[in-house]
Amino acid sequence: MGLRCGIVGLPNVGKSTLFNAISSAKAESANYPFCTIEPNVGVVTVPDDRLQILEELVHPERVLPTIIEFVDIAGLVKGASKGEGLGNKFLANIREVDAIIHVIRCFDDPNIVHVAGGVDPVFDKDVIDTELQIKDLESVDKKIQKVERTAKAGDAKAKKELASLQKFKAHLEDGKNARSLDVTEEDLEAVEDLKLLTIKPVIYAANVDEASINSGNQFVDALKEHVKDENAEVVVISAAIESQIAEIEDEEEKQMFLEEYGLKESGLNKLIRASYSILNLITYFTAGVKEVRAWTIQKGWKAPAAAGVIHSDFEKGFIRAEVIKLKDYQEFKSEAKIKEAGKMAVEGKEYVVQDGDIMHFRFNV
Ligand SMILES: Nc1ncnc2c1ncn2[C@@H]1O[C@H](COP(=O)(O)OP(=O)(O)OP(=O)(O)O)[C@@H](O)[C@H]1O
Ligand SMILES: [Mg+2]
Repeated sequence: MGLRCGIVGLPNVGKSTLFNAISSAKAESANYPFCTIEPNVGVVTVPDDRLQILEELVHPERVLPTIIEFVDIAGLVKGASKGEGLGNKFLANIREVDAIIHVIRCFDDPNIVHVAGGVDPVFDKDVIDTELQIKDLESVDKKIQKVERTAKAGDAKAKKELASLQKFKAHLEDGKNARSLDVTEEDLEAVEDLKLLTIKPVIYAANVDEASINSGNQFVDALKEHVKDENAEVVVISAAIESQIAEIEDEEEKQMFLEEYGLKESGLNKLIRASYSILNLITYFTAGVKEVRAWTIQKGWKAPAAAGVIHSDFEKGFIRAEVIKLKDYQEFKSEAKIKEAGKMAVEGKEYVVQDGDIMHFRFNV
């Protein structure tokens, strides 16, 4: 159910350093009921100040934040699409993620070997992109071959599908990522089953040295300029700083450490926020004495779909939702008082859940 982000990038750019920092941050989430996690998957809880506000108001037995999984996908080198390195296995790993975090080396250190000779973020990015595009092109070509037969036999639906597939093919052959193609609903449907790699939303994580974390550097500038038409997020982080942050357990100490660097929040938090934003995600809450809990949904989801994140029965048997706004909870302090003040809305199947809503679902199975 949780959101999954895959960390990709050329060798030696700082993926594992970042991943290890992320993984040790998971200590905070010790009371979360996790399923079994593979060694290259790190789980972190999504920080949300609103959970604390609710905790103080409701005094629940436990508080459960939402989680994000980060997957360390090593081994992407030039030629990966041809099975070079550990190519295919890792490409398969990328297929299963919701978003890609593309780590790009933006630090200069003569002691750390760069696979292609010098630090060149634009070149690096294009190497990875090309490998992913080649793989996507293979998937699209395979499907074209299948659909062509049916289309030639005169099937109207297949003809449309073929046109959509060819649009993607031309775009990929042009050296572009599928995500930048201007598409219709039909186009998207035609490639849905292919799980294209370059259609997934991407965050570029510009990995800088400690000294450049605030000022940036020429590498970050070059990268930003290069991707400016992609509508993608560039997050400046320093894996080196992140691994130090991860070692600090005390919250106050952590805050002091960040302040020393002039930072408002950790790079991990920046990545989490960026992931929510590119995936169009929002959070709603359930608040009871047993449990206060955050749930992740997509912006625009109606109440029954949002309820389905908790349990499929909630969606199937959905009757109505009682909705409280956080600011009303803060003002009136208890559910009874909120009701008295007429601030609890009763909403039906068409209600579009808003970020921060406190929901109570009525259902019938
Ligand atoms: N922001 C940074 N500033 C300075 N050095 C860094 C930074 N990030 C990572 N490094 C250093 O770069 C080296 C390579 O990092 P790391 O092992 O994390 O790369 P990787 O991308 O996981 O490589 P591989 O693909 O080979 O697994 C390490 O020595 C690490 O300490
Ligand atoms: Mg590594």
